[in-house]
Amino acid sequence: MSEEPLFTFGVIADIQYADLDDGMNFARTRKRFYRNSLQLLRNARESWCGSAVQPEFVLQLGDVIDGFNSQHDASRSALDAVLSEFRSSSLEVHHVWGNHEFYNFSRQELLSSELNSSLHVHRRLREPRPGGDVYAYSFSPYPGFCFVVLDAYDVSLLGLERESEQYQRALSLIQKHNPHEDLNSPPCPTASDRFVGRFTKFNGGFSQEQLDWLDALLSCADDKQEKVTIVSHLPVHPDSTDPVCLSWNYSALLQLLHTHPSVVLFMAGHDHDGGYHWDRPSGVHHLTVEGVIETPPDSDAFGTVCVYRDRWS
Ligand SMILES: Nc1ncnc2c1ncn2[C@@H]1O[C@H](COP(=O)(O)OP(=O)(O)O)[C@@H](O)[C@H]1O
Repeated sequence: MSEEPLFTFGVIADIQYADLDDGMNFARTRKRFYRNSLQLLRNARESWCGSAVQPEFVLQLGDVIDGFNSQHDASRSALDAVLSEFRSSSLEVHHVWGNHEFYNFSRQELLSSELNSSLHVHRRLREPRPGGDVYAYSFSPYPGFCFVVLDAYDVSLLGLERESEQYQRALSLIQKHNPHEDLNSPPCPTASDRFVGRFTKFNGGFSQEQLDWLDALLSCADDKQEKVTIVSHLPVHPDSTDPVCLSWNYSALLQLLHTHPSVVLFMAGHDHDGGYHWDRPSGVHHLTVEGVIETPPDSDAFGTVCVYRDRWS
């Protein structure tokens, strides 16, 4: 097809860089290439920068460095290594926060760090933003198109002081569903909730405040007949991921997507195997992007999305 795209953007997920030898995932079914993930990021950056038309921006879908860094006192150096790679180009990067961000940094540290893209990307940021410590914002890279970065952990046990009210509220919620002492261990599916395995400490939920903000934002986008893409570290459609990776309150988010015709695409990371589902009733494409960390060194794991007026590829 000869028609030029309106714009393009890059996507990359679960880089989980650490200056460590290769290891395995928790279930010992997949190898993790901690050190080489930086090289795969470099390959992605070179491809984006070398393309005839540079992407307008890149979406980094969370877990940019691995939690193991904190045990080796290497959180800052690992983050510097990854951010230097991004910085060595003029690409505008939008960082999403995943569980591994919180294994390395507190929410307060993240809010004032370079991983808070809303502090650095002023050009096309939209107001209003949700209040408090919620890390969510929207931007418009091209007339008629809107992108929303969501905070998949603003209800969670991660990045908070145990004594805080937010932590205690999230603890009560997860304990209602997860009977295990180790809250990272997923509960078994039940007749009333096939996907109850999502109630683990490595997942989280969207606060009502964030959902209300998103609802208002999408109503506005519906009125303007915009096309909206939403990104979050955690997937929200059970058919686009291993259900153990779903957001705690994925159904509340899905309900919103069903009432707002402006939404065309929901992208997430977290499930390193990736996944895809087209939700026919809402028309929304749910894409879970494969993780860099479990991609062998002789391969690549990034995407370049070409956006046309009536489709994307
Ligand atoms: N089935 C499980 N039971 C107990 N702990 C788990 C389980 N799966 C993962 N974990 C723990 O949860 C944390 C996050 O797991 P990890 O596999 O690193 O997540 P991610 O998929 O985000 O890379 C790690 O501390 C890991 O040891």
